[in-house]
Amino acid sequence: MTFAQRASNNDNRHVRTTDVAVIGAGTSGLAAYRTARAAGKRALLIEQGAGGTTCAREGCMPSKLLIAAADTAHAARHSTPFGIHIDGKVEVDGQKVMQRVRQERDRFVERVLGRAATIPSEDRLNGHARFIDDTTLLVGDDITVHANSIVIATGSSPAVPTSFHTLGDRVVVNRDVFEWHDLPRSVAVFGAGIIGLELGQALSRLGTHVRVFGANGSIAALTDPIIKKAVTACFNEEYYVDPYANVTDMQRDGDHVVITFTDRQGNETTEHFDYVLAATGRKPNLDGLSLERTGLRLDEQGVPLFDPLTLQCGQTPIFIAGDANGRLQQLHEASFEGKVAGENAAAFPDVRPVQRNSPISIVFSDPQIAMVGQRYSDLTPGSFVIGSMDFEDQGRSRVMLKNRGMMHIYADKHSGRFLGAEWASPSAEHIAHLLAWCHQQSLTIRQMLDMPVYHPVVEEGLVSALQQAEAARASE
Ligand SMILES: Cc1cc2nc3c(=O)[nH]c(=O)nc-3n(C[C@H](O)[C@H](O)[C@H](O)COP(=O)(O)OP(=O)(O)OC[C@H]3O[C@@H](n4cnc5c(N)ncnc54)[C@H](O)[C@@H]3O)c2cc1C
Ligand SMILES: NC(=O)c1ccc[n+]([C@@H]2O[C@H](COP(=O)([O-])OP(=O)(O)OC[C@H]3O[C@@H](n4cnc5c(N)ncnc54)[C@H](O)[C@@H]3O)[C@@H](O)[C@H]2O)c1
Repeated sequence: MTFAQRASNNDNRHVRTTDVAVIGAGTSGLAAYRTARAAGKRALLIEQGAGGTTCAREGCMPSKLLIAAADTAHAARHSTPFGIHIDGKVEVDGQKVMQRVRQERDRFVERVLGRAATIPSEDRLNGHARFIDDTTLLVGDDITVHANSIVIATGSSPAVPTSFHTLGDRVVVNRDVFEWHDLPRSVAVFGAGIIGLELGQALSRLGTHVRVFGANGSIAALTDPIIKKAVTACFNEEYYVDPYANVTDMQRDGDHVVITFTDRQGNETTEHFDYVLAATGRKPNLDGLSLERTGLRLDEQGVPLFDPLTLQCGQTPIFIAGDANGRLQQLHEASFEGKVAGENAAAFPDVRPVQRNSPISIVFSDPQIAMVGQRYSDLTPGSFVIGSMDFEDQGRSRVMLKNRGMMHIYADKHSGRFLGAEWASPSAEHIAHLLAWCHQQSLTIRQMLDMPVYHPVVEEGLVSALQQAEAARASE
């Protein structure tokens, strides 16, 4: 049952009064609603679509399903060095691949909707919400909601460059990919960011011809120039990724897009692609909220100014959480911020700051890419040392033939405190958690080295990087 089917719009109560109104029943909005209710307040959850969350419908989960199929094909094609010969050709059945992606995706969505179905129907409204003033919303055409406080949890949408609009239905975004019934022959991916690399590599491993065109040298949101270079080289051993792409022309030609670009070797090249995948960033869903009717102060992108420790927008009774505030577009942050916004909206005007968790970011490519704590670009030059590790010769990584990647660990030169890390390596999703937990505990490199590490594991590569950082500090 979708959100709309369980909503209470059919009542003839055209004016509703509540303590907390939450706009958006995604991860963040659901957390905000539940926290406000747990605080003993009345709450209304307003959703304009079918619900089910971006994560489950068109984000985290379907992308990981596609990647899982792609990695299976890749492993089957690369078994020979282990002495394992697959009798016959490895065939990718595109229809079956996409069928599983859609089926499992639908299962995840159903589970989310099932949990949301436990919310009483009188606490739900279906329709597009917009502000009348700081404490009043109009939902759809005729329902007015008066609330003591309001949480904006409206998520984000792909930011597709306007120049792509002339390409019509040949331009796709993440949600379109997960609706495909077969794999295309070729896709030009624009954006060497997180979505571009995850989906680009997955499609390439599934047999689609892929070129990734990035901009301004940006790759996977990394900021350390040495790690960026290593990652670019690593991906280009497998498929084409140009973080400095020079695309000179892009035209629609029947069911194709013809792209002219200067390739990484400097040759002018023209190629036909079935689709252009716009993976060029995401912007908060704030258009259509009539924010101009509120007392909110907006930044130059039109996003309300807010306090990341309370999620409150200025001194207003309005809070903004999850992708909608454009700060950290990650599931765990959306959930955490929803909870904080719900708590503070329920307690308004007694708003309290929280301690934020250490930053952590993981790209589910192969090798995986991760960032923890402070980024290289945030650090003051001369104030820190770097411990580095090349995974080429890392024992366990070689055993698995996954010995690709490079890590940089940053430590404060004077205190030895672990500041952050950027890297690509096997098992980065697990190492990232170890590092984020150490960062949150404000541990020093010495304290981290005093903890147990088993043998043989990829984490021994992390130990080498930590030892190097400690040696670099000693020699300063
Ligand atoms: C392809 C892809 C892969 C991703 N992979 C990962 C990953 O692996 N790990 C990770 O941590 N993050 C990942 N993310 C990011 C993650 O999905 C988001 O950060 C998270 O889902 C945001 O949750 P949210 O609650 O802020 O927004 P949403 O879940 O988008 O919820 C917003 C809701 O608000 C509703 N809404 C909007 N405007 C209105 C309005 N005016 N009135 C009523 N309702 C409205 C929308 O319909 C929607 O249901 C991925 C994202 C994408 C696109
Ligand atoms: N594993 C994960 O946690 C995960 C996975 C997918 C998405 N997400 C979230 O979704 C958000 C959006 O992902 P995304 O990859 O779209 O954004 P992103 O900001 O990571 O990358 C966008 C990239 O597009 C490039 N770009 C912009 N305009 C361009 C153009 N015209 N031509 C070529 N390149 C262009 C930018 O330089 C940037 O590198 C991310 O911020 C991330 O937090 C997370």
